[in-house]
Amino acid sequence: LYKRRRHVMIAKAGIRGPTPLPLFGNMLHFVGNTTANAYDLFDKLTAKYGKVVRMWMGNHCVLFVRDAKFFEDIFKSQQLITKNNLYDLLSGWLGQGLLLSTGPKWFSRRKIITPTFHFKILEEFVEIFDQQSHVMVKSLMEKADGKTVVHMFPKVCLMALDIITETAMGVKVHAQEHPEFPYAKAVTDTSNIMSDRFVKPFDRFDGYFRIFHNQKYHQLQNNIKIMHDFTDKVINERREALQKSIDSGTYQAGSSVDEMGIKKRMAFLDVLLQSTVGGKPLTNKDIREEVDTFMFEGHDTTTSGICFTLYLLSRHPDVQQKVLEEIHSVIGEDKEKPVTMKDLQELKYLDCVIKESQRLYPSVPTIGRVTEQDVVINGVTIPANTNITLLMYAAMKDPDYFPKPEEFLPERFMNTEDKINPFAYVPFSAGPRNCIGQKFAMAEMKSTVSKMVRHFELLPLGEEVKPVMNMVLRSETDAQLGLRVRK
Ligand code: HEM
Repeated sequence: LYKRRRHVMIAKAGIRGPTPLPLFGNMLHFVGNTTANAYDLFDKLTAKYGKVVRMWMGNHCVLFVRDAKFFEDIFKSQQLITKNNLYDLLSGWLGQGLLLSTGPKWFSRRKIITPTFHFKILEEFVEIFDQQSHVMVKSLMEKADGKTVVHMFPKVCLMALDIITETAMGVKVHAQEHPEFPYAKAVTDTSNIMSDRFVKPFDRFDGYFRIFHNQKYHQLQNNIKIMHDFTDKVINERREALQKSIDSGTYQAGSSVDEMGIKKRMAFLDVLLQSTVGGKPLTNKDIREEVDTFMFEGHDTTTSGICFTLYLLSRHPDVQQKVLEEIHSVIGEDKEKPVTMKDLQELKYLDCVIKESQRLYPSVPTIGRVTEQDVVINGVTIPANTNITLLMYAAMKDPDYFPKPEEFLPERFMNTEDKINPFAYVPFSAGPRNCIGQKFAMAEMKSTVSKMVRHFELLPLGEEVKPVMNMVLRSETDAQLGLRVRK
């Protein structure tokens, strides 16, 4: 009866989809499909049924949406903030951190975490972006002969991991020099296992995964333990240091000092240690959930963004040349000069390049919500307990909003921001549940991409990218390009 009610309401709303079979619904549509060709499947469904398509996965009603008008109501809503069950995969690692939590818990966490991303704190991280991208550039020199095909994802991933560990926890793990370091390996391994499970619907069920991939299941549990133990250890150490500075009278709210009372750069973790909810400090578990969430959200996403941008630049030498000219005019021709936040802000064309790259290859291609009660979206009533998958990658190629949608045209973002519909261009989502790390991510991507362009000419070598619609966008063929050292 309950299913029937939802069926009738969706039909009344004028939302259509393929005819469901008893019991299975439309699940058979997904058999034989991978996330690599999911794009084609959704394109075909849209051509037939429109920008909002209804599917039944057994008893679950799922709407696949690529309509910016629909997006607007979802993103603006204070009610539609609960994530759907696809995110459950992450809960063993991230607990109920900001990404996964909902209701009052999410609201209070969001309130205390927002100041963590204050401009003043981000400004101090630019030095870390610069140092770690320098390590990557040095390690790429031996491949920069103009002939070798370089696969960028593994290199960039370790660099992004070094950056996020130092900014989130204030510790260096030297993942680029020592990728086998247990914590670094556990993070990269876990991200890979999660991506793999995301692609295979049956593997998403814990019971199934445990029986049919027992070794991987144990590897995952072991990784989670390594990551939790490491985060706990760092939290304890930094809490002790904070207590010592309070005891010795050197403590100043909003700053971090070492044993000698010397002011240090604040890591996200330090800010969280000093935060309180209702007058009470956050527990170690609360802090761990948030730090682990930054670790997950803050390295795979930027890796993807940096890799696809470098790839696009290698295939568009005219755009690359403009980026180089802008770098020379803002930072100068000395390749070793460290960049500042002010420099990064002045790299306006590079900003457009990264925005356009996120439009074509969004690091987070889809997001999911579930309705907890009947809600009106875009003038129609959607019943409670409906899963909504927002196909952001598709909406950002909608010709109604983006002329010549398949072309890489950074200029579309030049001085035209007010003309681009903010609910059609949503790589960082929008509204109350948008990406809290957006400014951090843009600064990291600009710093790294500009560093690469200053040192290397990026060449169109190797295979083309084949995007895979994982939780975070990847490419079946990696991001391949060639490098030539600039004189
Ligand atoms: C290119 C880089 C990035 C992109 C495209 C991106 C995109 C997104 C998107 C689309 C969401 C919404 C997810 C959803 O509703 O399911 C999100 C949420 C979030 N992001 Fe990012 N992100 C990026 C980098 C980062 C970084 C560097 C951090 C942290 C250092 C971060 C932290 C978060 C957190 C904590 C949330 C959850 C916010 C909440 O629910 O209140 N992200 N991000």
